[in-house]
Amino acid sequence: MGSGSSKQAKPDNSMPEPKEAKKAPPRRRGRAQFEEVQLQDPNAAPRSNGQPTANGRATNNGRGYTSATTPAYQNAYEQYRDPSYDGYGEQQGYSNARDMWQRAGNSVQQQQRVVNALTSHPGQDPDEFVAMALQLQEMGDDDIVFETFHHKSGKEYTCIRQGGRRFYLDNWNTHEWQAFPNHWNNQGHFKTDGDPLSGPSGPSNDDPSPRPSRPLDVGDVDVASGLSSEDDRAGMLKHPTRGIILTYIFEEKRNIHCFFDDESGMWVKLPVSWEQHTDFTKPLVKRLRDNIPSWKDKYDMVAALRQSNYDADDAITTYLTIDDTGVMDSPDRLAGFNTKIMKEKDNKISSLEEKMKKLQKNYEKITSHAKKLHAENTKMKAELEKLRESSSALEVEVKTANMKMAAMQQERPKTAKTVRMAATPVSATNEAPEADPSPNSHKIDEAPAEPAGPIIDEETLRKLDTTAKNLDKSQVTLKKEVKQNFEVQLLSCGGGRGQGGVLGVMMEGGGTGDSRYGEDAPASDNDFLSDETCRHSTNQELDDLKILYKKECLQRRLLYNQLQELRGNIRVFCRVRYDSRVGCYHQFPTEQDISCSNPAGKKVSFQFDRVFTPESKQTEVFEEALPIITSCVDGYNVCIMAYGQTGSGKTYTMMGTKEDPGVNVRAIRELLRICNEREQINYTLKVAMIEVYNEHIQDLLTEEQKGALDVKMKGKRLYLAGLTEVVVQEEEDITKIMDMGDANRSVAATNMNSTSSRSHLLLMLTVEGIDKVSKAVSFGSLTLVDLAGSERIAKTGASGQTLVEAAAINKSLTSLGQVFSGLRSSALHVPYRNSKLTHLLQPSLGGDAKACLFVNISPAESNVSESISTMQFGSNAKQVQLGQATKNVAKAPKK
Ligand SMILES: Nc1ncnc2c1ncn2[C@@H]1O[C@H](COP(=O)(O)OP(=O)(O)OP(=O)(O)O)[C@@H](O)[C@H]1O
Repeated sequence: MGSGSSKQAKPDNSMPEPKEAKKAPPRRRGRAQFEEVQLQDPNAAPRSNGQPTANGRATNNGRGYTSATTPAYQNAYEQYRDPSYDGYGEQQGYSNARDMWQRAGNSVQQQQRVVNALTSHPGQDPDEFVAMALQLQEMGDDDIVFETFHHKSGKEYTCIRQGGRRFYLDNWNTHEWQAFPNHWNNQGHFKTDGDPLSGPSGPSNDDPSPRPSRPLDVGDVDVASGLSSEDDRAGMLKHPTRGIILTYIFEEKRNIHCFFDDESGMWVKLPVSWEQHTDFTKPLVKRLRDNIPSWKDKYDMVAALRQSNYDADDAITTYLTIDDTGVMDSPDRLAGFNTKIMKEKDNKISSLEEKMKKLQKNYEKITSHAKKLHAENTKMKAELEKLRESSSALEVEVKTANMKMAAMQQERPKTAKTVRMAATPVSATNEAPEADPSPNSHKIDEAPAEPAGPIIDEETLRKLDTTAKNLDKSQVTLKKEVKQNFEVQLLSCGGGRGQGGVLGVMMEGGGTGDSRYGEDAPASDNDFLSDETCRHSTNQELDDLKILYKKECLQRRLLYNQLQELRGNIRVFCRVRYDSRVGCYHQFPTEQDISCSNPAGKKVSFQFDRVFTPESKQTEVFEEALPIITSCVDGYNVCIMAYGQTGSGKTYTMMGTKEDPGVNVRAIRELLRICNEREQINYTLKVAMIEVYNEHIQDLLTEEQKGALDVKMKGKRLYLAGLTEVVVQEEEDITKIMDMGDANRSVAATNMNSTSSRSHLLLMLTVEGIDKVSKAVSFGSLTLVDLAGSERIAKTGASGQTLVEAAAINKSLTSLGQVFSGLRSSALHVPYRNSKLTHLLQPSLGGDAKACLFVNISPAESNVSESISTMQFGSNAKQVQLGQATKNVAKAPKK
């Protein structure tokens, strides 16, 4: 604790006016000037003894000093920093209590005691409290002493002591004054309220009316200096309006600088604005200023000293400590004490700002890069989406292709070629024809519309055709060259066997195939090579030519077989009958297409291997069928059928007229010619003719009444027991056979065609060949079928016997359609035996046979429904995939 200065200090006229002076309440009397005084004359004024006088003025504790001021000074000089100021109770509504107490004749000091007591017990009703105190006061002569009893339990009781009696206010229970129990005296201690001289303890920080720990007396004060000689905390202050004021620093937990207020007769906490001028505080403030030049606020300094118990070092330390927190921050101070720190901070800030700039740049770069990436990402996503779509489309295509392939594989017959080419449906390209309710309709209605077999696309077929034709041409050219060469050779040799002799041998001798194509090499070419005159000069050239020729033939034959296989071993041709009476209702866009309008007016189109118009000649028709026909010579089972409604030209196509024969006669002729051509093989050509009428098989080449023939099995081959077979050796035989068959054929009249055949006519040819050298046996068959009319029963108006015939025809044709369906779907069971017709045709319609179907239609519009039905039948048959045809060739029996 700093010692109070005893030296005289000059008045500080430069001291600024207190801040709150401007805000002073109305009672303020103007601007006050402090003057620090040194009391010169201790007797100049009587000192109050601290006891209230009758007029309410307090003395200065009997030391001759008194305040000349009124309580109004407080309003003028109270500082906002002085927490102890409470307005002496007036502000808490205790003025009424003070007045009551004053009217009772109590002194100002006593009045203040009442107010203090009320302040200590804010829950009390002031009027009631004062009334109770007055009652007690009347009970005795002694002054009332207000006390607070602090019970060890922590409770506080307001007490009143008068004389030897003590009462306490039972705040906790009855809320009335009660006699103080004696045994409580040892359970707590008393604190006298409002009496600075009687309390066991001094003022506390919380007590708005601080009290000295012990009463001062005159002897305690150095009158000359105004301070106590024994206690340097005692001092004086000359107030501009109140004069000399006695001060004292009370020491409790913390020292409190108080002054003695004559008005109240109490020690009151000294306002900060006063305190800074006291001798005790002044040097401390100076010390703070010297140590901390930037600390210029004296009020802060005094406050800091108070908080530091008037220890300047503590105040400085406190200041510097607070400085770190910035509570007392100011630019000057910072400049003085914290320059280094500030510089460091500035440096830090600069460094951070630099970092911030760098980060900002990086951020901008990253943002820019991110934008680019985002744009690229968007682009990539779009591309990815496109790729996904493409991929999906491809997947769908692949699936579709796989499904098609699987379907094709399933429908492929067991014996079908492994290598297939791109399939193009050669079928009806439009919707199915109108429904046919007639039971005599022979459509293959169970069959699906899709193509089933290895159908070659038309482009490939055309190319192959072109190649074959070119080969034909080159062959013809070659033949000519050979012929010319030989002629030249013969001439140069001086003659020979004559023109054509060599060629005749070469071109006609021993070929096993179609003579048009010269399939085989000449069998007896040594004939001309034996000519001694020519041999020497031509031998080598002839050998070369022979090799070349054979090579050409072989190549052509291979190509032809390939073409045939690719085309399918069942070929379907459509032929429109010629009728001079009506025009042709159908259109022919190409050689393979035919179209017309159905009765509903809708256009329907069909596609076949070839379409023959009404103007087509018999030779053209035969030319198309010839390759299949001739293959029977090579050991194949071949079947040619004509299907169509009555009067559509079936018989004309198959049989024709004597002047212009059809396929049957031409086929026999051709086979006969081929058989005769091939001298290397001994062929036997046999012909049989039967009629299937009402499911009965009739032999037409005999006049015997054999009855119906039975179909029987002989090994794997069918045969008809008792069937008449006629060997054909020359063309005249053919005519005889046909005439006989015609004569025996049953013909029933119908409304539409009086000569219409009501039965199926089958011309069955067998070709058996034995190789002269190898003795190998080959067996081929050609079945030529003129089917009965397929027209509807209702339309023809059949009845009675004719109706029975029609039913039988319907049954057999329906069975034929079912056989085609079975073959098309590669069914495990093909219902050949559903009818006599199909049973007989089984060898020719099996998986390893070759077939050709003519669908004959009428040119007339009136027959268009029937024509469409017929074309649909043919279209379905076109989708049948017969297996790869196989030769019926057996090795020669061992001798
Ligand atoms: N392309 C044609 N050119 C000239 N005349 C033809 C042609 N096609 C058929 N004809 C004639 O039409 C008539 C009927 O023909 P065809 O007998 O061949 O019919 P169909 O279908 O066999 O009848 P059905 O089923 O009753 O036997 C015959 O007189 C025949 O000469």
